[in-house]
Amino acid sequence: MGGVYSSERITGVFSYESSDIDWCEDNYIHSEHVVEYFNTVSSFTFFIIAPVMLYLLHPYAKERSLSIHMVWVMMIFVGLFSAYFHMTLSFVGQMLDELSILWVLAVGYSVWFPRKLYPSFIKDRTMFSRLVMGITVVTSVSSFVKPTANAYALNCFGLHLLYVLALEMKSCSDQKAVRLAKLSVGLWTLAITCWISDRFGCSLWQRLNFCYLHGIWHILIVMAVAYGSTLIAYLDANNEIPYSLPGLQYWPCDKWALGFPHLVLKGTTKTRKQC
Ligand SMILES: CCCCCCCC/C=C\CCCCCCCC(=O)N[C@@H](CO)[C@H](O)/C=C/CCCCCCCCCCCCC
Ligand SMILES: [Ca+2]
Ligand SMILES: [Zn+2]
Repeated sequence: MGGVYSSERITGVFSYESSDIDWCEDNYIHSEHVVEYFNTVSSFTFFIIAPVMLYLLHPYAKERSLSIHMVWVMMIFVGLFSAYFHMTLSFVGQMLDELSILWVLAVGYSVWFPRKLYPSFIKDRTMFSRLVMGITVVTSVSSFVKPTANAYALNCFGLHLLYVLALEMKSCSDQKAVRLAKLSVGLWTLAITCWISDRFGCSLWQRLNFCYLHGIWHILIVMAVAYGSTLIAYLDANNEIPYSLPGLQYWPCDKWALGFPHLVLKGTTKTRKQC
C-alpha cells in the first residue's frame, strides 16, 4: 500500500502541470504535448548562443583556464531544462531549471569573482571555489523547502552581479568596456522588466492579447549573460593575465553601437616569455 502511494508520488512530480508556477502564456495552444509553446521554443536561444560564446571565449579560456568553458557548457543544460519545464510545467522541470541556474551562477562566481573582493579569511581561488561549492550544495538541498521562492532568490544574484560590475568598472576607463557595461545592464533591465511583468501583470497582458513576455525574457537574459560574461572575462583577463593584452572588439564592425562583442588577446605567449 505504502509502496503504491510513494510510487504515485514519484510519478506525480513528473506529471504535466505539477509545478506551482504557471506563466502568463496560454497553455496547450499549439500542441497537446507542449504546455507553453513560445516559452518552450524561446528556450532554444540558449543552444544558439552557447556554442558561439564557447568559440569566442576559447582563446582567453586556453590562456586563463579551460574551466571557464563550464559556464557556457552548463548554459546549454539551462536551456534544455528550461524547455522541458515549459513543455511540461512539471515540478521536476521547475527544480531542474532552477538548480541548473544556481549551479551556473556557482561556477561563474568560482572562476570569475575578483580576488580583490574576497573576504579576508579566503587565501586563494581554490579555497574560494570550495566555499562557493559547499554553499551551493546546501542551497540546492534547501531549495526543495519552498520551491516558489527560488526564482526570486536567483534574481537577487542579478543585483549582486550589477554591484560587483559597478565596483570593477570604477577603475576601468576603456570606452569599449564602458559601452559594453551599459549594453549589458540595459539588456538585463529590459529582461527583468519582462520577467516581473509576466509574473505580476498577467491580467493586463491577457487583455492586450500579448502573453509572450516570459519568452522574450529568455531571449533577453541569454543576450545579457553573453554581453555581461564577455565584459567579466575582459576585466578578469586584465587582472589575471595582463601580459595577454586583452581588448574588446565588436563584430561585424568595431564602430557600430550594437555589434556583437568579443574578447581578443593581442599579447602572445612569445610576449609573455620576453617579459
Ligand atoms: C563575478 C561572477 C560572474 C558570474 C557570471 C555568471 C553568468 C551566468 C548567470 C546566470 C545564468 C542565467 C540564466 C537564465 C536562465 C533562464 C531560465 C528561466 O527563464 N528560468 C525561469 C523559469 O523558466 C526562472 O523563473 C528564472 C529565474 C531567475 C534566474 C535569474 C538568474 C540571474 C541572472 C543574472 C544575469 C545577470 C547578467 C548581468 C549582466 C550585467
Ligand atoms: Ca501558462
Ligand atoms: Zn522560463
